[in-house]
Amino acid sequence: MWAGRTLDSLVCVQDELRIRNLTAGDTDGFRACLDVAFHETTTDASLRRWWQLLDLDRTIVVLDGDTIVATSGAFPQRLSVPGGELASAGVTVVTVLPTHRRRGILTRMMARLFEQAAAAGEPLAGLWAAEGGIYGRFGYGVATQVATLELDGGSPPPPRSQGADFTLELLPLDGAGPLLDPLWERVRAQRAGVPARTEQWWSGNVLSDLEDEREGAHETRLVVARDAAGAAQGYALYRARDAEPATTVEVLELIAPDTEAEATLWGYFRQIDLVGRVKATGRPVDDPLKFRFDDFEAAHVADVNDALWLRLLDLPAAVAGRAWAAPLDLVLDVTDRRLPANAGSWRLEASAQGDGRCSPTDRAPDLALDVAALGAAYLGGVSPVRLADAGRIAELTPGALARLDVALHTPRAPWTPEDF
Ligand SMILES: CC(=O)SCCNC(=O)CCNC(=O)[C@H](O)C(C)(C)COP(=O)(O)OP(=O)(O)OC[C@H]1O[C@@H](n2cnc3c(N)ncnc32)[C@H](O)[C@@H]1OP(=O)(O)O
Repeated sequence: MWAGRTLDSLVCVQDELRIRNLTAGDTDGFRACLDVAFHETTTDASLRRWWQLLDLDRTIVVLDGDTIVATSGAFPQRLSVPGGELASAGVTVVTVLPTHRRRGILTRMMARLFEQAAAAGEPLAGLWAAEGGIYGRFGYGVATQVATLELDGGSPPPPRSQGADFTLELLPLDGAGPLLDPLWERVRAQRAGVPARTEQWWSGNVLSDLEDEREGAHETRLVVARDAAGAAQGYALYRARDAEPATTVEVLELIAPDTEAEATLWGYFRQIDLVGRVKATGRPVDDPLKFRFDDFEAAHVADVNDALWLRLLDLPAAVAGRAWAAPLDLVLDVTDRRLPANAGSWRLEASAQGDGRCSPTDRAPDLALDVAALGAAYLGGVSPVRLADAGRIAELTPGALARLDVALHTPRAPWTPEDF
């Protein structure tokens, strides 16, 4: 049972636990905590990479005596939302040592994280969960999913790439961030759920290609599609992996806001010699690739996985921060056990121009739901009708669900192409 509840100390009747920000001297304890909790062996290079990415002011450790027994952190992110972007706490490196599990340490760290996010003016928090059972209780809902697509190599390119006037160029990873970032930004404008990347994120993470993080594959290659004027219109990062009877190519990232450039890049992967299979992970769930082929089985969805778990920390700011697809006037009865400021009856209004706002009301509710269901639906990737069918939303006024569904809709599915 917790006896002390200040920000800088956590006191339990059996142990004395302290919580504080990560410091430069914590490398060994931090690494040990990650290695034990995730059953891994972090190499020096990998630790250095993580360390450079982490914001020390947003990373906390919990100590039992001098031993770090828990860690958690947040990257200050700009997350694309329908019609724009919002500040979001990108929650990461959450660990509690097995010796200290189920004593409420994660619960306390999450409360601290919410406080820090509020202080930073972040209306959203997002994360990739290690296990599906952890984060629903903290108000997170699965807002995006990603697909793994597979296609045979050594075959003709997709028909739609014929006639496209693009050239392909293999470039070194080093220093490529400034060339690739504008393409990433254009995709962020097309799809919600994509965090912006800093120069540090490009060079120190996406393009770092540490050998001990390739899991036995060969080095990462970068191929860029340029239009007739020489402007980059798409790129792909990929690795070859030895396999029998022929090499597998793993497409780590294929980003092409221009559809013809995208077709050209897929054509590249279909036509590389000595390749048996092309496997693209982290694709949008509505990837157009399948529809490029007359043979609908030429590309198939091998897997679909949960990606971004989203938490609305500040309901009015989240409602005002996205564009709405249709006019709306509904009352939501929201449950939020962790952040009471979000709880209660809210009038949700959206104009024909797409502006949204939400204000407390005493009008009778049309829909009742937990904040986790709102997080799942917020980016437009999970229909409120589906959530209601799963018992996550109660429709109190007939037709309210369908109206909310239309107003949340986005033309393309939201997408979170990378794990953080
Ligand atoms: C964004 C990321 O970094 S995801 C990575 C998450 N980390 C890991 O999976 C590493 C291995 N696991 C761990 O480090 C820990 O077990 C954690 C972080 C998952 C949980 O930490 P704990 O301090 O044990 O959690 P805490 O005691 O606060 O539990 C809070 C509640 O969540 C529940 N809970 C905690 N972990 C899980 C889980 N994996 N599955 C289901 N329920 C869980 C607890 O039972 C408890 O429920 P209650 O409130 O009804 O009693």
